[in-house]
Amino acid sequence: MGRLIVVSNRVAKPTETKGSAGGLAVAIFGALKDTGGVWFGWSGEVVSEAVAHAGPTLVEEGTVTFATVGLVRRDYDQYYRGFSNATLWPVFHYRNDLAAYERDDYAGYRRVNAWLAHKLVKLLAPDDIIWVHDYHLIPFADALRREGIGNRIGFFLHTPFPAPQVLLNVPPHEELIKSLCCYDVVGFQTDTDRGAFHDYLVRHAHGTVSEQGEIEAFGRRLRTDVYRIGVFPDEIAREAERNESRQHVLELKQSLEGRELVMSVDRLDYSKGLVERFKAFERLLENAPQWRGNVTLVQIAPPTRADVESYQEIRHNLEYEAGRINGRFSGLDYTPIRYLNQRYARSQLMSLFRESQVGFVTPLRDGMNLVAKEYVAAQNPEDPGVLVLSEFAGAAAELCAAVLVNPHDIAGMAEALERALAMPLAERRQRHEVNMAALRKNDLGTWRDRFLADLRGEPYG
Ligand SMILES: O=P(O)(O)OC[C@H]1O[C@H](O[C@H]2O[C@H](CO)[C@@H](O)[C@H](O)[C@H]2O)[C@H](O)[C@@H](O)[C@@H]1O
Ligand SMILES: O=c1ccn([C@@H]2O[C@H](COP(=O)(O)OP(=O)(O)O)[C@@H](O)[C@H]2O)c(=O)[nH]1
Repeated sequence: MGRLIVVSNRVAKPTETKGSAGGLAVAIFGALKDTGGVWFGWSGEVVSEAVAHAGPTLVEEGTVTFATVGLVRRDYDQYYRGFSNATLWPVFHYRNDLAAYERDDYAGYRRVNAWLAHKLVKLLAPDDIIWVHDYHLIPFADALRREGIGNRIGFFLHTPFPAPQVLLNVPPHEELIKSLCCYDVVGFQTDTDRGAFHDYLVRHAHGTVSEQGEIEAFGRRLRTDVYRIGVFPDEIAREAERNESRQHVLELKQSLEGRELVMSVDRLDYSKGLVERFKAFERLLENAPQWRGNVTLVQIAPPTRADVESYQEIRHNLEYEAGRINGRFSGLDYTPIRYLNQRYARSQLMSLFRESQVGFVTPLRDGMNLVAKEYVAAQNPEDPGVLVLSEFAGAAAELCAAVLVNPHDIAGMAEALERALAMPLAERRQRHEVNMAALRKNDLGTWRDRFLADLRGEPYG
């Protein structure tokens, strides 16, 4: 069997593939180890021309090579900050109002894809299979094909794929989707995303799609399927239990003085619905006075993509809302919203989830939302908390025993919180059991192995 080559904009550090590190890195590293392979992408650093051109930097970990390159300032601005995160990210999350398009940024996006592909070519062998991740790298297979690479290449989109009418707002949509058709397998998080891609091909590209997802478009044949990304639920459960009495949990518990805890964790991104969520929590305190002084929302929100303008705005709005709501409902010994602008280790988060009565996960749009899955997995099955989840998170297709909400309906979310906080133990247990079964049925290993079997053209299982 040929080696596996994983390509993503962010590459896990070798240290992140061990123990309690992020599940995605652990799962991908596991697959890389099985066949030997390479994990290739951006180092996360902006560097000088000389350093960028000298790359990639190679770090060996057994049979796996981590190969990373730095980006020069102009490439970072046009490829990452510009076309990826100021055009594609908002449009793919149905926020055309926040999308900006610059022709030069798109040229930079294609140029960096071509440059990265050229760097990878030197590391490839003829029987390698190549698995590319996410919207930063849509033209990557096209660029490899132009370098004469005929290997099997697959693509997995972690974000939503927008309905064609929304996608048409990206001026070079046709060229972009034509490039996407250079892959052999294209994977999506949900049926809706896959359906939107098929719709685009049929309505706007004279493509044909068979019932099995075999596609002919732009003179290429490829296949699509839905591969819902998961977690390893039993590992998370063990980790959350193991850390139950660690210092950070005890400190939080003590500071709550018996109050109920609602937990939310998101990158500080406008797609996560944070402002609407704060307003829903305010509405709960407004409508249900018995909860004033008796429930605390802890929102962990590490900053992300802080040099993109729309991210500066969301941060500003959120700070305003937190201050306003806290000013309205705080007491001398009570602050309703604890808003923490910093990153916590994943292992710490899992034990905080276990300590809370409600997980409040309400993105306006989200490819999957792993936090929702982690929240369920981290619960004590004897006394589980309740997940309140947006119907627009990919995770809602599987976690059907969560309390589902529309994140635009502030009153509806406040009612859902009230219901979750008052939910009897028997109902909480039953919902938890159903959600846990869904997580076990489709864990992170299943996501990975199904995709790789399809890419290799082998039967799964
Ligand atoms: O690399 P950054 O710009 O700092 O952003 C972090 C990642 O955000 C996005 O995550 C997505 O993938 C998750 C796993 O499949 C999914 O649950 C979530 O819904 C997505 O938003 C982005 O797609 C990644 O490429 C970024 O690395
Ligand atoms: O302070 C933080 C915030 C988030 N996460 C992790 O980052 C991932 C976020 O993934 P998700 O799919 O929820 O959203 P994304 O940020 O990828 O859009 C989850 O594994 C979280 O546990 C973390 O380790 N520390």
